[in-house]
Amino acid sequence: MPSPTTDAPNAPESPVRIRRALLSVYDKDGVVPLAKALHTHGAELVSTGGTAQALRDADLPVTDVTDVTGAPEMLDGRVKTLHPAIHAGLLARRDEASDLDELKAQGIAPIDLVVGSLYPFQQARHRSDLSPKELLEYIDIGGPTMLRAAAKNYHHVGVVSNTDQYEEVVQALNDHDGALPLPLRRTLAGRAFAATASYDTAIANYLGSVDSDADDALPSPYIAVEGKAQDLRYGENPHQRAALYGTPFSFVKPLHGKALSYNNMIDVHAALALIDEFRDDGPTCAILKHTNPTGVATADTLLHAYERAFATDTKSPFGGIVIVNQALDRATAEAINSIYTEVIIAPEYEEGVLDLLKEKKKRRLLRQTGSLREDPRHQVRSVAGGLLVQDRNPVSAPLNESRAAWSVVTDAEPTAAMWGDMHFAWRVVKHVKSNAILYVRDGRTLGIGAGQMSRVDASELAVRKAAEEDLSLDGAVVASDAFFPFADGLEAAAEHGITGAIQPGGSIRDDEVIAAANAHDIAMVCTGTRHFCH
Ligand SMILES: NC(=O)c1ncn([C@@H]2O[C@H](COP(=O)(O)O)[C@@H](O)[C@H]2O)c1NC=O
Repeated sequence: MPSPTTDAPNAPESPVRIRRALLSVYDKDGVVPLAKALHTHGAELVSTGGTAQALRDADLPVTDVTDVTGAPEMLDGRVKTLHPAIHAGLLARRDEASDLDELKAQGIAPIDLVVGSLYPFQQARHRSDLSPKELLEYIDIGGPTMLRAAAKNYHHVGVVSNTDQYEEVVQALNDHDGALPLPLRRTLAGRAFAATASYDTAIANYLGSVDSDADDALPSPYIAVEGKAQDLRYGENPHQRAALYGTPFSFVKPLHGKALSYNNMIDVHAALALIDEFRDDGPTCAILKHTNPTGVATADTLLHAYERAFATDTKSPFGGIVIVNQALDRATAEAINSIYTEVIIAPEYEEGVLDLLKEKKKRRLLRQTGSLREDPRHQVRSVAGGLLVQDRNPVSAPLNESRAAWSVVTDAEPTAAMWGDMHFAWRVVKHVKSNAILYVRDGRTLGIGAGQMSRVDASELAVRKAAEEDLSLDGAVVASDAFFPFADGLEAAAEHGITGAIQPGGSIRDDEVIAAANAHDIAMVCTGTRHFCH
């Protein structure tokens, strides 16, 4: 390996004329027009079996790769382009006399452009009709090798790694009299390496997942190459650049309004995660602002659920996000429409509802098309110098299963209604930024204390917000995302008439907290699971 230099010496800055192009594509869509453009500009076309056939069918003259290599395609296509006649032709530096001499001595002609599309391993991976052995045959070896060779030698060679680049390349050939300019070659080279990196990641993740067990489920190293879904206008603030990667639109389909912003995407994710908890419940509505719920309720109708969720906090929902767990009907839509709601998400919209909601031009209307329950990806966040990767906090179990895992730690037992409220509160509090305290009665939130640095402050905030809305906490249950470190938090809640509490437990002062609950005849359940949300 030569010592590193910042750039190749005597790199040709001028466009590279394409005299000879190697086309070897799995996806034959659009390859004929590209090949025609190359042919028109005088390039010789070299191709592997299926691609050569497609070009011949379009009456284009083609040289078979086997005529270039002097060897047959072998091992059921495992070896086709893997040959010095191809790779020396791609990798020779046209400004190094010794490279050109070697080519001449071996009778090898340079190749100026590679057009490739790889065997579709990513799609094949999800096919249940393929055995692991059959799936191996979808791992393309020759294709990535070709793309990487051409990309490395971008000073002299062009590389096209996806059908969506054809138009741009044809345009450049037309504009430069059959040549490709250096900036485009460099861009295409970067895309080719991105394509092979993403391809290899899919293979590595597949092979890594075959034998992974619960103790070793996170791969080392963690590789997640996601394609760009779209550029965003800006990030968290207008001076920050941002883009969206991955497949977010397999979970929500935009139906109306401006493109989702960076902050919208974060809020949408929080809303999807919350409503997932209520997928199997009756009509449920959650209103969120800056990822925190301002109110959540389940009721006999969606309208009542919305009204009860809104009543928790009638100040904050303006410009917020509303998500529902069933088809959005007209009455509920009219109620939502009576204030400015920026984002609305529903699995379906009843007839006429979309027209009504579309009257507000800037509003974003989304259809929920997938559940986060089905997303196998880990949760990833960036930190200084790296990434934090964790399992998602799973969706809560139904009440009967949850009850079996939870313990009643007080003399008082929860009533059936309290069990329902505790289960409801526990599913909401895990989606409230820590420290989180939540009051619930009859399947609706009454007061939410979110994102406080002290649990006592969170508690006081929840109480204050309920009081501001004239909502009594009498007979409510309180939920805390982490244990009560002291009895004071619970005692303060008891003063407002709560009859139940749900929390993880596990404080060294649990005895004091339980004693306080017993003193106030509060039924307390410890879940053994903490739900910090940072
Ligand atoms: N083995 C090789 O030398 C080789 N060279 C190119 N390929 C792939 O063969 C495909 C094209 O084959 P065909 O033109 O026969 O349809 C492309 O997806 C290309 O990436 C190869 N196949 C697999 O590795």
